[in-house]
Amino acid sequence: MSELQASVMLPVLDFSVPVCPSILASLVQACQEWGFFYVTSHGISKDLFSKVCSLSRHIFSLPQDSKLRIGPFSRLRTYTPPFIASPYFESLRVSGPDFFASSKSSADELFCQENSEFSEIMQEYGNKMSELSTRIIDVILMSFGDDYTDKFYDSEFGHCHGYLRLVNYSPPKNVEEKEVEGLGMHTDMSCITIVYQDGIGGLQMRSKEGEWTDICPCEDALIVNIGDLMQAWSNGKLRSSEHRVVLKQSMNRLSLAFFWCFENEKVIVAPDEIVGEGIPRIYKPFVCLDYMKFRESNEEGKFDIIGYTVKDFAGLKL
Ligand SMILES: O=C(O)CCC(=O)C(=O)O
Ligand SMILES: [Fe+2]
Repeated sequence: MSELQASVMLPVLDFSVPVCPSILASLVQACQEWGFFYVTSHGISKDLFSKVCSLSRHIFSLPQDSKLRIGPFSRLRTYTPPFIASPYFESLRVSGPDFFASSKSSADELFCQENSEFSEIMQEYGNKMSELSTRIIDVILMSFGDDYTDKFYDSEFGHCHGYLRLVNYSPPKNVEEKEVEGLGMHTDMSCITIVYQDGIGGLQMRSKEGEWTDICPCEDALIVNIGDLMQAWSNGKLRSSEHRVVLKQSMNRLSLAFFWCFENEKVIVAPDEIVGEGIPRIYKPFVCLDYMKFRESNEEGKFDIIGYTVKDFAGLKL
């Protein structure tokens, strides 16, 4: 595993080289210490990122009235306007597995004319991200043991699904403060999240010891966060990354976050082999959807802002 230039040296899963034991060992270490790593040679072209970004910028530049047609009080509820997650954050959700249908239903409300380009590009991006997620889960399972992919992939991760969140941050212009919080500290309610950020930067990760570090934008590298569902499924062996977005410049910032999740009805329980002999279980079994509802119904947990996490929901008092 090589290392990318960042404020601290962080590991990289490079798909152009065969996965070997030393790569797996540093991956585990990164997931325990930080809950995230970079992935390179992922097979997604720069051209596709730039098309997704330019279509997203176009959508976010539409008048607020148009965007609110798919806002929190609409039938679709795919658009989250500013002042919900933060004053500077707005997002659009595209759900899989049919990314085309999901983006088309939002586009039909947003645009007066037929606009199939957006749906076609979202379909391509969503499918590529789903495929990449399965490859990453495969490597994560390998890091637990040689035959763990065969043992657990189909039965545990075979029904995962993904959704995409396009995010636009518009920091205030000409203010005294040097930086503002674009998105508060939170953990993701996913197994893994794959994040693309544009060149502005601002994503920060918190180490186990509570230290914040800047995750600088790095061309060709995507960021993979471990989410709460994977933390519970691994009995805490993998740490759900605590992260936030800090806006340091008065320039708009765009990010694309792809969440890979268990099916709603799945009962999440760490397999015995993952827990290990003599190690206590730290979570009770829970239904995936019940956790999502718990987070959504708590003011502090709303919109992924940390407050209540999987530990509060299913943690066992040892
Ligand atoms: O904007 C980013 O870089 C990260 C977004 C994020 O963490 C999220 O949407 O959960
Ligand atoms: Fe996040």
